[in-house]
Amino acid sequence: MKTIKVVGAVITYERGEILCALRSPKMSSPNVWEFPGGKIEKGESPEEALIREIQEELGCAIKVYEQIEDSKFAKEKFIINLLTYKAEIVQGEPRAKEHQELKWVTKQELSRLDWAPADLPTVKKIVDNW
Ligand SMILES: Nc1nc2c([nH]c(=O)n2[C@H]2C[C@H](O)[C@@H](COP(=O)(O)OP(=O)(O)OP(=O)(O)O)O2)c(=O)[nH]1
Ligand SMILES: [Mg+2]
Repeated sequence: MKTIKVVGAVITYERGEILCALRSPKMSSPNVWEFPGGKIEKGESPEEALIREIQEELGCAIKVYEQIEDSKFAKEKFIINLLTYKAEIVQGEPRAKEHQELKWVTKQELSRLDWAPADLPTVKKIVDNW
């Protein structure tokens, strides 16, 4: 089965809150929460892909820090390989250009959202270790 490499940004605000994004009904895998980001394109590093995707989807510039998780989840037709990274906004304010909703949540509230399955290892790591 084909593996799709996807990057997701765990954007924090003054260490307290984490930016979560709800996939819209028009997107694939609709109506679940995710870390904003998308597919790595040919020739891009994960960091480059993440900076590009966040600019496209949220209209702001980020700085990418360390990797948090590297998880795989098998869908019907392909495997999602999700790489998540810590990130911070360095310019602009996030606006939902493609998502249905954006929300800042505390670590405690994270596990109450209905996450895309590939994101659960990242969520667990944040809840257990931060
Ligand atoms: N961005 C993102 N995608 C995720 C996460 N978890 C997860 O299973 N996915 C899946 C949903 C999609 O099948 C795939 C990435 O899709 P995407 O729609 O964000 O890709 P993209 O931004 O490049 O958009 P497009 O070119 O496909 O329209 O990975 C996550 O936390 N963030
Ligand atoms: Mg995306």
